[in-house]
Amino acid sequence: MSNKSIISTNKAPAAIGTYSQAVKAGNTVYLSGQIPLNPETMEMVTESFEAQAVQVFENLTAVAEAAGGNVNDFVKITVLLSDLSYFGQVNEIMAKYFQAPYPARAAYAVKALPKDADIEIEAIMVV
Ligand SMILES: C=C(N)C(=O)O
Repeated sequence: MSNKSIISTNKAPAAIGTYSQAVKAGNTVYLSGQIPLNPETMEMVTESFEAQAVQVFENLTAVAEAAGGNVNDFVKITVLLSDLSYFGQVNEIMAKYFQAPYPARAAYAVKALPKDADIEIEAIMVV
């Protein structure tokens, strides 16, 4: 029997494609990549990189809470950026959402992200 369940919340953006907001397998939760979509309007946040990153962390927070935990339960995050020059801002904003010890992390600059986002973050969480 599969020990897999789907996590879903209207406090985070609905999936914009063929994926779930998160999937729980055992006590591990795999959170899909979040881009800066406002969950209420499903519009992209575009004012600034900081505003985009905050929306991404807010979305991840909502999914983490729907899974029964919070962002401090993340064991690994992957940060995808349109430009690595945003790296310093990511560290600053992350420090507002996470308490040490921080999750493992990888960060990459990529050619393009869905809906022309400047940031997407996916996470693995243990609850
Ligand atoms: C936004 C996404 N996570 C996607 O398109 O896969």
